[in-house]
This record gives sequence, structure tokens and C-alpha cells, in this order.
Amino acid sequence: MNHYTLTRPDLERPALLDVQDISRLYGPDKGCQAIDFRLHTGEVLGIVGESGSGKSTLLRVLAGLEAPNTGAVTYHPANNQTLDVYAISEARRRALLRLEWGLIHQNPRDGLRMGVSAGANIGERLMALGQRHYGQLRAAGQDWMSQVELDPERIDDAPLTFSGGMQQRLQIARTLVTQPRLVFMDEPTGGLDVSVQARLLDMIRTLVRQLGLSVVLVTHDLAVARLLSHRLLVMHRSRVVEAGLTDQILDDPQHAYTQLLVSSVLTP
Ligand SMILES: Nc1ncnc2c1ncn2[C@@H]1O[C@H](COP(=O)(O)OP(=O)(O)OP(=O)(O)O)[C@@H](O)[C@H]1O
Repeated sequence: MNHYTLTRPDLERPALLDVQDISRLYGPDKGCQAIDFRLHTGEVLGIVGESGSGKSTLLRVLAGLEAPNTGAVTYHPANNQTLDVYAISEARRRALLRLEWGLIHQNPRDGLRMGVSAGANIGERLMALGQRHYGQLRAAGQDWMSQVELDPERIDDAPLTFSGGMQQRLQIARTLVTQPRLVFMDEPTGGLDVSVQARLLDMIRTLVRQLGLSVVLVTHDLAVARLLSHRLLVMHRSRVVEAGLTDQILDDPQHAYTQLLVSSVLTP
């Protein structure tokens, strides 16, 4: 059954990220190598493959968190500039992540400050953009809690008191409140109960569509990839073995490894 409901992006849209011959290896075929692709504005690109195939390594390199051994990641900001992500200073790279990009971790604890209130978690990223007005920060906090279906009455509660699914919603609110142009997601529904996952996925899909987000999504779960992604890269032993439109890859896989993956032989 085909769950593909996102509008296919116009591939003539401007490039947002250009990835040229990236490699980051920890050992033979461990990590990622020879990776080339272009991400367009408004596109959701899924990176799939079994555990250990190099998905998270590639995501860390793309997100400016780990320098590649070779190759370049070029980001195209809104002002027609081009930025070589690893040629700019570390401070500038951090500012990019804070101001224009967002990162959603599998474990919400890695993306939240667990000891401060939900409202502070959301407001903090806005403050980094220069907002100081307490009333506006609080209003934005409440608004975003509603958008991710959290009770805005709980704005003063710490995430420690939230369930795992609620913490993930809060992490998403904290990330999206600054309206990032590009969001990196690493297994955003991993580690949650199946019913919690389904609701969360639905919410992510709605937000991606409403906000026109550009996303790089790492997942080992082909159902998640199918639901959210326009295009897929299939990774196997550190390399991309197949790339193309999600429907085409999942309905008519060409590479033997993708065929195995799709036939569920390798999925957990
Ligand atoms: N910091 C590191 N130091 C040494 N080896 C590493 C490091 N990070 C990853 N690796 C190795 O690189 C390979 C790819 O790991 P990576 O986490 O990128 O895969 P993955 O596809 O994201 O897997 P998973 O779905 O299990 O997270 C693995 O063999 C892993 O052990």
C-alpha cells in the first residue's frame, strides 16, 4: 500500500545543500564514503539502511558536527550566498545550527535541557535570535506547545516530568520555533511505543507540509521513510547503493541490497 501523500517537490527549486564526494571513515567501510547529492528547498530526503551502514555518521557530517576526511558540504543561505560548511569558522558553523538549521535527536534528552521548564526550552532558541520580550517568549512557548499537541498549561513544568513521546514533541517545538530552513532528524520516532510513534509521525508530516520544511531524515524504518520522504538514499556498508524517488525505490528497488531491505529480510 502506498502511503505517499506529500507533494513531490519541484526539483527545479533552488538547491539548499550540495554534498560533494563526502567521506568520513573510522575503518574500512565503517562510516560514510563517496557521498554525492543535492537537497532542494522544501524537499524531505530520507537516508535509510541497516544499523551500522553509516546513516548517523553522514548526518553528523551534513549537520556540521563532524568534519569529513574529504569532500565538501555547501549550504545556500537565503541571501544567495554559498557557504562551505567546513571552511567557515567553528563559531559561524555553530551559529548556523542555532539560527538557520535545526537538529532533532532520537533521544529527546540530547536535544532538551531537562532541568528547565518546557517554556524555557522553547524560548531559549528564540532568545538566541535576539528576542527578549518575556510575554512574547511565553506566548510563543504556549503556541508551540499547542502546535505539537502538548498542554500549554504545562509550560512551567520541566521535561523530566513528561513522557518520552511528550519530550519528543517538546524537542520538535524547541527546534521549529525559530523557523529553521533546514532540519536534520535522526530516527525521530525511534525508541517510542508503536502507538506513540504513529501519532508523532502524523504530526511531523503535518508540520513538514505546513511549514514547507527542508529535511534530511535518518531512519532504519522504511515505513517512516515512506511516510515522510520525497526521495531516498539507501546506504549499505558506508556507501549509497541506490538513490531516487521514494515510491520508485520502495516499489521497484533495483539494487540487490535494497531489494533485501524492502523485502524485510534485513529490517529488524
Ligand atoms: N565515533 C566513532 N568512532 C569509531 N567508529 C564509529 C564512530 N561512529 C560510528 N562508528 C562506526 O561507523 C559505522 C557506522 O556507524 P553509524 O552510527 O553511522 O551507522 P548507522 O547506520 O547510523 O547505524 P545505527 O542505525 O545503528 O545508528 C559503524 O560500524 C560504527 O561502529
